[in-house]
Amino acid sequence: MGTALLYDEEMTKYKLLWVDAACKIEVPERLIVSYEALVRSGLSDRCISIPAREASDSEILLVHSELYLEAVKKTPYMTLEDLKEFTLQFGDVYFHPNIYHCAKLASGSALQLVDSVMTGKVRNGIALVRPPGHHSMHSAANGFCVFNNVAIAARYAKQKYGVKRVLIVDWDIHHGQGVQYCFEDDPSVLYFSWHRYEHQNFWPNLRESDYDSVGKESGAGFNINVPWNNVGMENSDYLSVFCHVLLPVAYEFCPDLVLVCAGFDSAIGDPEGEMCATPDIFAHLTHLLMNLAGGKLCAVLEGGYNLTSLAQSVCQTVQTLLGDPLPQLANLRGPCKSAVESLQCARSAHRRYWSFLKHATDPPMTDISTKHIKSAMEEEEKTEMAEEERCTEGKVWPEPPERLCPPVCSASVLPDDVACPDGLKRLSSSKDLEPLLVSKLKNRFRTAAVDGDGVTTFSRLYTLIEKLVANEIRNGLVLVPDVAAVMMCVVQDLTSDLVKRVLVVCVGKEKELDYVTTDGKVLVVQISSEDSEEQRSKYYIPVCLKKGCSDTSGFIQAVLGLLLPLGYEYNPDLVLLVRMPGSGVVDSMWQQLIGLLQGFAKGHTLVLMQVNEKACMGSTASALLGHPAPPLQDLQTPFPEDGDALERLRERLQADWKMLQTTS
Ligand SMILES: CC(O)(O)NCCCCNCCCN
Ligand SMILES: [Zn+2]
Repeated sequence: MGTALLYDEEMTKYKLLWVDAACKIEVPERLIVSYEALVRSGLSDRCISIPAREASDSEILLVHSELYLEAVKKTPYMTLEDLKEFTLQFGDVYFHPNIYHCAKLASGSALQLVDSVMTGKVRNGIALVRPPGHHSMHSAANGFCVFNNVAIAARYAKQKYGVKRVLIVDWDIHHGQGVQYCFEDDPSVLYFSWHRYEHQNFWPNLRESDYDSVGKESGAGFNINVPWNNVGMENSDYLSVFCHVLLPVAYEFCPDLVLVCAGFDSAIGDPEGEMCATPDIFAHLTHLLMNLAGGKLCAVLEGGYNLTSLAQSVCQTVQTLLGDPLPQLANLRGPCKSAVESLQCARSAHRRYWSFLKHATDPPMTDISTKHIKSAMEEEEKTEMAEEERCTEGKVWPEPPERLCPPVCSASVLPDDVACPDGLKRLSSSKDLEPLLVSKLKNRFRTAAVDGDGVTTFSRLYTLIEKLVANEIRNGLVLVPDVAAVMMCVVQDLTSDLVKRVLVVCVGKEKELDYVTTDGKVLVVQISSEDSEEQRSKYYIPVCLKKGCSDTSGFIQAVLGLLLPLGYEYNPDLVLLVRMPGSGVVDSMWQQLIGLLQGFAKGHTLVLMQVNEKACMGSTASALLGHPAPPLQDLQTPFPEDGDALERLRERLQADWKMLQTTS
């Protein structure tokens, strides 16, 4: 299934008609440059174009009052003076004779997107709209917003499609207070927002935007705010919050639909956000949400005021929605102190509501009252920072790298008597290995893995790895008689001169991996049921689950809170996913893991499985081909021992691996 793109140039036909410093950044060109960038890059042609439509009164009334709707209805007929007068009652927003029409198109576009996804016409999609929506409230326009497009879409999805749980992720740099007010007492809609806050010194300066607003009454726990109290946040900060706050809760919530308040003012160069995350971060943020809700994801444009970073960020988002390989994110060096504080506060505020956050530790007690009164030093520091940051217009960043689709998505190396799963391309051609390499393999392993037939397997395997590295193939599936033995060969002999860094993810354990690098060429993360007394180097990380890999709750927690952050920091060129025989890993978990690992190494994942497990080749192939993984249904509360062990592991490793930091 494809990706929907909604855009109608009618929504460019309103603008600010008077002088207002607060509103001058919200210009029609925002939509024009975004759409043109999609056209120029050929991405729009790869999307399924869905027409915009006007939201009806009843749809708008799902969120807004009749009083407000009737008032807005009058604006097309107002004189300039009346429009100015009418605008005065609201904050940081402006009206125009055509904005009512455009606001109905913006909300209607979001509803068209929901229809396309919920009816299975498309897998996911994006609506490029203006005016934005997430600040508008029951009876008020605010922050350039007139109708709350995403809030209306959430209510519409529940009403029309009986959607039980909706996740709204708001990565715009402003707090979508309109969305928070709409759903704060509603446990069926989980609202997550990060936003520039600076201890309530940034617009909209609301006390209720802080991390302690967790929702009300039955909605307690279903509102997550992560305030950024400094500017200059980077890719590491954003990914840390996804891995340690949003994703554990999102997986536990298990939504039927994901809506994204896709504001791109959180990107570098934006005058509002003054952050430093690069446009390619949105490729990863989108990817990390795409295995939820069976891939049903609707992104709706909110903010974004630097026309260059906005266009690039939109393209990065759409390319991921289309399933293209992800760009590698370089030098992620962990969250800054302020970000760690924010994510720790958010985690501890929600510890009581989410079993996946149960082991979150409390932030060091600072007297909350003094939080708002900054020390002179901090003020001084901020001014310096602000000084340096103020030149956001002067900010430069590299154009995101090309994300080329290899000609072959998934290849397989299988014993001749095993049928190739649908969609995979069997690799049979292979050049003979260097005699030196063959003898190395032979004298290293006398097991069946390397008899006459084995050498064929190895030469095919070597060829496959060469093609992965050359980006001729995206990923691969290999079936061998002896997984453990072949893994050693791959790690020691077949990759050494082909790749710089290999991330080995071992699911299950058969025996001690007697191969541990110290030079960092290989990072092994082994998830199994047994603890290993093994001396642990920085590059061999055993994760012990009380009930082993069959315990999906423990498994997904280890993946989200440990494997993902490690993988981002390590930034491998190849991922070797090894399924040890008898691991007991659940199929949906296995597919989720393959899906999430696609975020690394431009999607170059090599799955190594034992021939006697060929029954799960079908689901493995499906995940490798980019089909969304099935949701992890009714996750049990993780075992306390596992939660504790994971927390201890993070604490012990965070000195070496900064992305594991969750406590200041
Ligand atoms: C959709 C949105 O979240 O991007 N709206 C942002 C509104 C910002 C209002 N304040 C502007 C002050 C100008 N420096
Ligand atoms: Zn914004």
